[in-house]
This record gives sequence, C-alpha cells and structure tokens, in this order.
Amino acid sequence: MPGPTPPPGEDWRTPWKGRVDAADGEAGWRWHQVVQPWSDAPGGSAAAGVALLGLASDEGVRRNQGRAGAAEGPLALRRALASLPAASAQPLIDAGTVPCLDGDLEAAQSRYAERAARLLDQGHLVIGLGGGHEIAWASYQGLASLLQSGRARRLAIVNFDAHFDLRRDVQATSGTPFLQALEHARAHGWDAHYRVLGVSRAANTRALFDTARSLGVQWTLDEQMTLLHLEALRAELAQWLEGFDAVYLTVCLDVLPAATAPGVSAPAARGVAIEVIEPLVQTVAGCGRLRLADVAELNPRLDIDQRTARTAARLVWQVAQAHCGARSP
Ligand SMILES: N=CN[C@@H](CCC(=O)O)C(=O)O
Ligand SMILES: [Mn+2]
Ligand SMILES: [Mn+2]
Repeated sequence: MPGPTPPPGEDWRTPWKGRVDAADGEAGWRWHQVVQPWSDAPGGSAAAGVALLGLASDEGVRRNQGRAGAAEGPLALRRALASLPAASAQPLIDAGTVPCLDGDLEAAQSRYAERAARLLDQGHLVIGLGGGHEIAWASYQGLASLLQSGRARRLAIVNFDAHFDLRRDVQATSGTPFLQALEHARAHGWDAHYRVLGVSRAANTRALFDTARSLGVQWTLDEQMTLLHLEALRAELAQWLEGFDAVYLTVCLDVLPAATAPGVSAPAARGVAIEVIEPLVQTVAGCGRLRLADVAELNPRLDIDQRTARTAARLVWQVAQAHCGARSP
C-alpha cells in the first residue's frame, strides 16, 4: 500500500510539527494538527479533500544545466505549511513523496503520475510539491487519465513562470515538460491548451518564442503583469477558464522577484510581484474546475530565511482555500 514515503529513518509526521494554541480549541488548529496520511485501502481517506503529493527530484534541473537542491523541496514545503491555519472543512491528506532514484527521472514521474491518478479517482484536489519543474510532466500524465476516460474533454494548463519550458531535448528535463504534454495530447487527439503568465523576454531565446508561437501557446510577459494590469488580467483569465472542464495550475517559483523567491535554480532579475501572482492564482484555483495544482523549483539550499518556502507554502495554502471556497476569518 503506497502510503507517505518519508526519507529513510523519518516518519511521515516529521515535517508536520508546529505551534499549538491549545486554549483556542478547534479555532486555533493549524495544518499539522489536521493533516492525515493517505490510505489507498478500501475505506481509507474516503471523503474527498486536498491531497499533497511530493516529487523529490532535481534530476530534471540537473539535466537542464541548473543548480541542484530542489529534491529537498517537498520536505521544506511541508515544514513551511505545518503552522498555517486550518480553515477548510475538507480533509487534508498527505499522500507522501515519490523520490527520484538513481537519476531515473522517467520512472519517478511515472510513479508520481500513477499516485496522482488514484488520488484524482478518489475525488481529491491534488497539490504537487516539487521538485524541479519536471513535476509538470508527471502531473500532466496523472491528469491524462481524466482525458483518456472522457471525464474531461478540454484541459487548460496554466503556468506561472518566467520560462516557457518548451525545450526540445533528447531527454526529459525541467525545461521540457510542456512540450512533452502538448505533443502527447496532440498525439492522442485531446484538447489541451497551454498558457504561461510571467514570461521574461530576457530569460527565453527566440527559439523558445518561436516554439510557443508554432504550438499556439498563449503568454503574458512579466512586464505586462503589474498592479495596473491586474484587474483586466484577472477578468480575462476568469473568462478564458470558462472554456475548459479541467484545469491544471502550475507555479514555477522563479516567476517571483528574486527578493521574494531567492531559493530557485534561476532567480528572476525582475519577476512578477506576489501582489499580482497571488490574486491570479486564486482566480485559477477558485474557478471550480481545478483538478491538480503544483508548485515547482523550491530549492531550500539556496533559500534565505525560508523566504521561498514560506511564499510557496502561502500559495499552496491559497490554492487549498480557494478550491474549498473557504473564507479566511
Ligand atoms: N525549468 C526551468 N527552465 C529554465 C531554466 C533557465 C535557466 O537555467 O537559466 C529553462 O529551461 O529555460
Ligand atoms: Mn521558471
Ligand atoms: Mn518552469
């Protein structure tokens, strides 16, 4: 039975520790007090809720000439999530972490995809904890079960990222996942659309823009994503999402300014402010058709004062909140 998979010698509960406000009773509960392990056995984790699933991999980043360390992301992210307030009535499930063993990224992506597909079958919102952005090919393969079975017909992939990640390479990397996804969907005759918000003209070559154009990808530049643009962007994004019956949201943390997210392989020289990213993430997560979300590229080795981990945790928390329709007190 594939329960949570902590590092050797560690219990699944290891990162789920934090402040306890005993005097406040249930109103003072935090995530570490409500999270429960996933059980794939009949009767286990029966009610649909939010399921966290890690991919401890930076093999894709290594293959993409980046800086290693994102394999430690899922653990750091759970630690940062532990003390956030528990405001949703829906179950919060820790479905463990899939490790990348011996550099076999493809096997790790397949195992993650199988587990994600089972969680989706059980009706959970899956939130993937990266890991390099190679998590996106794993997440997409998990979602493919919805398209394969006809449970979803039109898939929107919304990526907040400074990069297109549409590289054509001889092997899967953190820079290839969306080309892999779009080509896979096309080969199967499935309707999948890819949209990137936060693209940096200084971080993508002309070849990548050409690939994006040739595939009909929609994108918004980082410079077109200020507070002045926010309301128009939000309205347009919400309307665009109405055309889809399944939505996959992925956040590459290098879309944020380096001061907010220093703990990534490729920090942004400009980036898009969290004041803009957060409401747009809420728009996607609250659209009613979000099936899977993930957060990628957290590299704790490069982080400063857990800034990136805390920001990533806040976004995960917002996704869970928006999805459950919960309102902060
Ligand atoms: N997932 C990240 N992808 C970026 C990395 C860029 C860089 O290392 O400078 C990319 O391939 O474009
Ligand atoms: Mn990126
Ligand atoms: Mn990326």
